[in-house]
Amino acid sequence: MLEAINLSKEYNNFSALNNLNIKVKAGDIYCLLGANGAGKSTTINLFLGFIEATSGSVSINGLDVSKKNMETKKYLSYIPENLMLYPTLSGLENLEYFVGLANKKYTKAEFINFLTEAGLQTNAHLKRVSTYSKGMRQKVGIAIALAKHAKVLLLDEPTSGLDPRASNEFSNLLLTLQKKGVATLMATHDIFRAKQIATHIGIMKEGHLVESFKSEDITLKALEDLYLETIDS
Ligand SMILES: Nc1ncnc2c1ncn2[C@@H]1O[C@H](COP(=O)(O)OP(=O)(O)OP(=O)(O)O)[C@@H](O)[C@H]1O
Repeated sequence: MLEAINLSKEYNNFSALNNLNIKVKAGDIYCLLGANGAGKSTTINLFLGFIEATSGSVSINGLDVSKKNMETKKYLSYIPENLMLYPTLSGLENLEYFVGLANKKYTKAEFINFLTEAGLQTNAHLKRVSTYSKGMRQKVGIAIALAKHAKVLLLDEPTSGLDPRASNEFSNLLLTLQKKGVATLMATHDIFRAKQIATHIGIMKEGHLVESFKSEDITLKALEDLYLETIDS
């Protein structure tokens, strides 16, 4: 579903990402941990085709992002820390607009069902997004992923700034998408959430993926210790 092979990114001889190899399959939730500047966002941005790789390749659903950038967009949804939605439109209108860009057609009732499935309260569907909390905006992002039938979800610190309840709700929504076979790659600083929902965890440092393992193979305490050991070494 999502694959990076020998992927590197340099900025004027500075190595932001060095020879990354990673595979995220359908139903996997892969969490990338690492200190500020470790290369997590660079990785996500390369999958999104926002930036060009210096070397190596990145593919989504078997399609090389550098060659089929537009086509890969059909399969993916992206939720950053601050999801860009139109503030003067309602959640429902934003959903209709962004899903329309993906050429998917639904009735109003179906769009409303996606918002409901994403956990957005009914009384908020028709309100302007400018009145939404961050957690509510993230739910619109999940509704877009549901309606697009996204196969791949790219997340860059999506729970940063969410209160514990909203963060927990968001995690549960990711598990719902996982059950539908979505492959998720998430950059996060939240070790607890990573351990809670990830199938796989990677720890990055200075552009290198220095640790990669299955979440079930490590306890939260051991993960915390390994994380600190890794970034301090
Ligand atoms: N456009 C750019 N030009 C120069 N250097 C860049 C550019 N974008 C990123 N970098 C550098 O690449 C490195 C990796 O940055 P990246 O944003 O991927 O880190 P990150 O792990 O996502 O960090 P954070 O947790 O702070 O979001 C950093 O040293 C950063 O300063």
